Amino acid sequence: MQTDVVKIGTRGSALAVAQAAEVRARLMAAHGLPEDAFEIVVISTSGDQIQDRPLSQAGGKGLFTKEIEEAMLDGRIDLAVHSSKDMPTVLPDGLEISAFLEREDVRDVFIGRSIARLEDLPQGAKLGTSSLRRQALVLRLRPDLEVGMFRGNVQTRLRKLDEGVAEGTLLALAGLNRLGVPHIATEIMDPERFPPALGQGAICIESRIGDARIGPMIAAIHHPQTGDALLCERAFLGALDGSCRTPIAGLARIEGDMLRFSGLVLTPDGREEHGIETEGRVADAVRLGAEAGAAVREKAGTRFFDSWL
Ligand SMILES: NCc1[nH]cc(CCC(=O)O)c1CC(=O)O
Repeated sequence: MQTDVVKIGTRGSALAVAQAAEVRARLMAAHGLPEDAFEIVVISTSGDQIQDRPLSQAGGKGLFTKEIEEAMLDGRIDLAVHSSKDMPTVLPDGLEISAFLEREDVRDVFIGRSIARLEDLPQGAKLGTSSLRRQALVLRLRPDLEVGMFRGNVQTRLRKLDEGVAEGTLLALAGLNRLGVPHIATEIMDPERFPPALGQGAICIESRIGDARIGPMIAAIHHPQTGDALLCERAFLGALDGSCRTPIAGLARIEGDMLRFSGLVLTPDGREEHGIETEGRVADAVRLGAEAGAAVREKAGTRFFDSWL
């Protein structure tokens, strides 16, 4: 019956569509359903439409989720597939993150046009990125580089690199893996030296709270360990207000029933930073993340968060 088709909402970038297809494949496998039990519905978001300025100036994270969430609340789609790192910490009433898929590689990579390693770029070379976190982390290692805005989806950024707009760029390895092009990375960044975005590498599924048909269907593909790590990371982000205007990095790792978290906030020029390391039980993931966020906030002081806003 047509009305039974499960509608999966996603943004239209190649990466977003690949992620939606992965969720569909997992749901098919988990429930023995055919492909046509699902329909992938592409929704254009304001974040996709704004290409001329950094998203941090255009309103931040919700830009990639707003139209998709409206479609879900209207019943035009039944679930939405997102990159966790693009998700705001506060969701609209009636919606929840109902599952995380097992996390992919969390690391960033450098893609050099003719030079493989970030540290080998010549003095003052141009690097393209639109991520404040990557900008700050790059300038922290190489204050001489000229970091310029590099917007657009992964393909657009790679084209700009080809055209010589910059000598290099940074992207998430998880995205390259999902697009089938991990080999274009010329250097894999060590997460200790170049920590990822909170949530990087983890696909999440958002759905309507209390949806009796979709809820249990999604629960079957939830990866609990990723979920616990993300609870901690999102609590950290929430405690710091999670706005795109502050460069924030961090990662929760789980071994057995223990969780280790490290987090970092920086100024956009990479000159000032405040970090935190903590560990505890997985069952306390949210508290660990929230306390780490409060501790960093305390260390950095309000001046740090206000100085460039
Ligand atoms: N902001 C765009 C975005 N959101 C998620 C990913 C990569 C995939 C992931 O982290 O799961 C990317 C591209 C990138 O940063 O290279």
